[in-house]
Amino acid sequence: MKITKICCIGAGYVGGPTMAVIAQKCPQIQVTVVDLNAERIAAWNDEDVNNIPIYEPGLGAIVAEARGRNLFFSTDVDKAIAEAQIIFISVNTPTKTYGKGKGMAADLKYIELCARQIARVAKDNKIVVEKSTLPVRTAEAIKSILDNTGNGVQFQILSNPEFLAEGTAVQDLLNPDRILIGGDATEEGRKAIQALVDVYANWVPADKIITTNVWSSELSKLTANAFLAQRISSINAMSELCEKTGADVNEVAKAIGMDSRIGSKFLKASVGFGGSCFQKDILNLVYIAKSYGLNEVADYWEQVIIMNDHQKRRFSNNIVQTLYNTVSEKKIAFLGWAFKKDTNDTRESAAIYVADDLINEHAKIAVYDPKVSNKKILDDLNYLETRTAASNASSINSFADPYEACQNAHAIAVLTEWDEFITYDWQKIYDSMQKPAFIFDGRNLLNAADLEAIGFVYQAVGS
Ligand SMILES: NC(=O)C1=CN([C@@H]2O[C@H](COP(=O)(O)OP(=O)(O)OC[C@H]3O[C@@H](n4cnc5c(N)ncnc54)[C@H](O)[C@@H]3O)[C@@H](O)[C@H]2O)C=CC1
Ligand SMILES: O=C(O)[C@H]1O[C@H](OP(=O)(O)OP(=O)(O)OC[C@H]2O[C@@H](n3ccc(=O)[nH]c3=O)[C@H](O)[C@@H]2O)[C@H](O)[C@@H](O)[C@@H]1O
Repeated sequence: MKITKICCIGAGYVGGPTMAVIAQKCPQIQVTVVDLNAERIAAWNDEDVNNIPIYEPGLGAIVAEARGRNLFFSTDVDKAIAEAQIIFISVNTPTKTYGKGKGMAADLKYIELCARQIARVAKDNKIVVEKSTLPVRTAEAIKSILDNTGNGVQFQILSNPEFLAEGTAVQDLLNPDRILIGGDATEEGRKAIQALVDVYANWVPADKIITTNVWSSELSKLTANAFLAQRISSINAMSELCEKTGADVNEVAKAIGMDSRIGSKFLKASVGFGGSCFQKDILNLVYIAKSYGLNEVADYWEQVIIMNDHQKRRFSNNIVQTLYNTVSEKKIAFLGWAFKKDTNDTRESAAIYVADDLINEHAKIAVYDPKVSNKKILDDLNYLETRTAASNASSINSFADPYEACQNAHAIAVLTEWDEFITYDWQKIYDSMQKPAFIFDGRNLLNAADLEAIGFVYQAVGS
């Protein structure tokens, strides 16, 4: 089957970059990304690619190259569905905030809406691709909705989870470790799989494109995120033991990471992992395991989240304790608010929870993040509903200049590992701060010896 038109529902952190790369690498295919959010689509269409809604290194150049040629962003969902041979569903699948499975299960209402819209609009056969991260066996539900339209249209459902990480999305998409495609073992299923394989084969080597059954593919995505998050919780658990014993977690990570069976990546101790997916996907995994009565399996994975919550809380407790058991009315400067460097995404960022804890202790927080706005910071805090919006607004403020954020502060907390923090004039910052001047480095980013030589009291995670 020759693919000439692709549609992607959802112009977010996954749909936008993924489709931009497909469009760049497959100029023969027309790629249309659609979303209900008109503001977001307008931003994707902004003449100045610096204003596209997602900050990812290298993304602006790819959008500039493909947009208007074979990459389009639109709010006309029906038209894009009707025209496309392949429809990617890349909408959000957040943790449910209501009803059965509240706080654990994935909320599939947006997925179901997409399925119903495709069922309503499609007039010819379609390949529907699950790009969103979904509970295992979701394809069954999608198929049931699509097959009950009664208009004779044939649908093939594929699972093609996305493994990109934010901040490195473009590189991850251009050089993926693997592309995973799950589909039915029927002849029609195999044809659909091949059609999608052929799209990726435009730039991904054949040996990196693997195909499985649908359930393995769906579950592999949750498994990958669970394993990655588990490594962080494992090293963070060791960081606490290091602090008690005089071991240094960076040295421990290096020593174990040189064992080729363990590997060196994802062993960086931190204030705790954030991001929209690790917590959501593990909670979903826990919920699925419980729903099959697999309580030991559920408990095992839930511990990854428990450890992560502990690590965030431990970080804020330590700040309070070190500042003589009170941060009331003290200015604490936050360097970084995003959940990791090189992204403007703040979802589930550890910074939000650390700020919330410190505001409970009546601290005044001054934030500097190169890519996050004051409005976003306030929205993130208000979302927790710990206190009124007015109270949050009077407790936290953001600055466009890091030196101003740190001026007169009692302490600095490093919450995101932005490279620029390393190059600051730390003597100048020290001179402007209250004494003793504390730094709590939640990312083990800065040079301890240099800062201590200036006069800072410096504390890292796990040493
Ligand atoms: N953010 C990431 O780095 C990764 C996310 N994922 C998964 O990809 C999925 C999407 O995640 P993000 O892109 O981060 O979410 P996002 O929230 O940035 O984007 C989702 C978009 O879908 C739109 N949408 C929702 N329902 C719609 C509908 N019925 N019709 C049209 N548009 C609709 C929303 O308006 C939103 O713009 C999730 O399942 C997530 O778990 C997977 C890998 C990486
Ligand atoms: O499904 C998803 O959404 C994605 O989730 C993660 O990607 P992402 O959350 O964008 O970023 P990561 O690099 O995994 O970082 C997640 C969090 O863990 C933290 N982290 C990461 C690595 C580490 O060693 N230590 C550590 O604390 C980061 O600072 C960040 O807060 C996975 O890495 C992607 O493969 C996956 O596609």
